[in-house]
Amino acid sequence: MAQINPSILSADFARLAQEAEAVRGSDWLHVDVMDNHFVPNLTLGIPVVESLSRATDIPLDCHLMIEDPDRWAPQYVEAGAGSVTFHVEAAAAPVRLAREIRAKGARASMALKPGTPIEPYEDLLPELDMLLIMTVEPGFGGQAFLDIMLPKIRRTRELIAKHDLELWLQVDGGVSASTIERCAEAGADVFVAGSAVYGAEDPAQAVAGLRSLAESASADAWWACAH
Ligand SMILES: O=C(CO)[C@@H](O)[C@H](O)COP(=O)(O)O
Ligand SMILES: [Fe+2]
Repeated sequence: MAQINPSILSADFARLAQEAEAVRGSDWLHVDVMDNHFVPNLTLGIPVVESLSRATDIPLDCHLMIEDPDRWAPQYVEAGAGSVTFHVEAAAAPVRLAREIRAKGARASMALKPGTPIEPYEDLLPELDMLLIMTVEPGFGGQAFLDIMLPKIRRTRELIAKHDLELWLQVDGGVSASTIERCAEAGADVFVAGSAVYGAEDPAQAVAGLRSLAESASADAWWACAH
């Protein structure tokens, strides 16, 4: 079952509660936290996540593009996030951090920038509930999808199958009606979409359209059949 997570980075930050309501029926709401150090952009932090988690029933999928996630990520669980993603490039102790996020009651997820390979992290996968493969350089919405990431998605799906893991594989960046099928065929099952959802006239309909494209593309894929 394909999951579509609208990214509020492309929403109106002054109307976040209504923007969450506009994508009712989504699996998760993707919240991009940027600190202007790990990435050259600044968005929102713990107080906004706390308020948003009270304002919507949709669980929050917090993508932390910040330095020192070892210190901050657990606080996002306390703020109400149902899933917390840290970047492996920024984490000092990724296994310890994943365990701490899980122990606090959220799903633990790790992200890889486009230039970061998956292979060195094969042994770490059982510690995670989700792996995020960035399909743009993190920092901004509305960028073009990097199709050179497709082999990495495929390779990661093979590793998930090899170890027989219940690990969600998320893609983030440039996901739209023209790219989502390739991601699904390659092995992704969780799709973040910012501009493709909030740039649409009817965001809820855009979510439904993306979900149906992803589901039909993955229906015959080897990895979905084997699962
Ligand atoms: O993490 C990020 C950007 O760094 C994303 O979550 C973007 O918000 C995705 O936006 P689109 O590429 O879908 O417009
Ligand atoms: Fe993101």
